[in-house]
Amino acid sequence: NAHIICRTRDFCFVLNSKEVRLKSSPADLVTETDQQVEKMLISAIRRKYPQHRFIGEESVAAGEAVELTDSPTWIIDPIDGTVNFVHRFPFVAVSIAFTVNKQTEFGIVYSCVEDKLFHAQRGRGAYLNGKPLCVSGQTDIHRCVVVTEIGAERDDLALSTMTSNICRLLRLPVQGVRALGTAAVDMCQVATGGADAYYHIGMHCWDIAASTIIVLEAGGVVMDTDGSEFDMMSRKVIAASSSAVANGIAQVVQADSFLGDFSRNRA
Ligand SMILES: O=P([O-])([O-])O[C@@H]1[C@H](O)[C@H](O)[C@@H](O)[C@H](O)[C@H]1O
Ligand SMILES: [Mg+2]
Ligand SMILES: [Mg+2]
Repeated sequence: NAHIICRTRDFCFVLNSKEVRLKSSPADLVTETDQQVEKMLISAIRRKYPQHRFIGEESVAAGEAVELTDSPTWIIDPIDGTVNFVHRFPFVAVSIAFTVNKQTEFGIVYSCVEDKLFHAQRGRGAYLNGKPLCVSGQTDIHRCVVVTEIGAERDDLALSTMTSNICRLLRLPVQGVRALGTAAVDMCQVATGGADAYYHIGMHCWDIAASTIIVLEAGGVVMDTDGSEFDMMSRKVIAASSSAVANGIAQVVQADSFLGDFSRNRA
């Protein structure tokens, strides 16, 4: 049983995971806690804002459509890093973003074990536990620490795409490649300046919606892995401390073969 106690100044709760089930692959896990946290968040928000829409990871896994419209929409990942949660690897987050007209208005990432609350509101900066965040400003790709994710896919094409992208970056060379096991917290490292860039192919909108605005408000840039404009639903992202670094990663990382059958965001 996974079991994590989360404490903040205001509340303390125990995350218990009694049952672990597989979703799309042997490394894509869900627990009762993922489902309960999502239900709790959606019902609390719905009570206050009955007209609002939701895109929640576990609701989508249960069959709901992934549809981002112009209506006010909450994008929720109840536990980002479920594999970490199950194994007690101490990086686990709750990620919540709010969009209107498909534009993100604010994002919150709570890294539970670290008790770090990241948040950003459009035009109002990004904060970690109330203190302003700023990206590193690094412009030289060779001096970068780059964060990425191994992902949950275990088929040959996905694995060779993922490993060859990491090899190409290491050959540049970059100074380090890291993976914490939660896309939301990974991406927040760019906002803190602790990492200079993050890229991911195959994640979903709920993994990165909140951390995208946190990086942008911390002065970072966000783009597609092919260098084009970022689209939250495309399942590809580069977040970086500068355009120079983001473009440097876009030149190296390849997604096409892998994303052939990915289409758009779906569970
Ligand atoms: O399933 P989940 O734990 O919410 O989210 C996963 C985490 O962000 C992981 O770091 C990433 O590699 C996977 O692609 C995501 O699916
Ligand atoms: Mg996730
Ligand atoms: Mg999740």
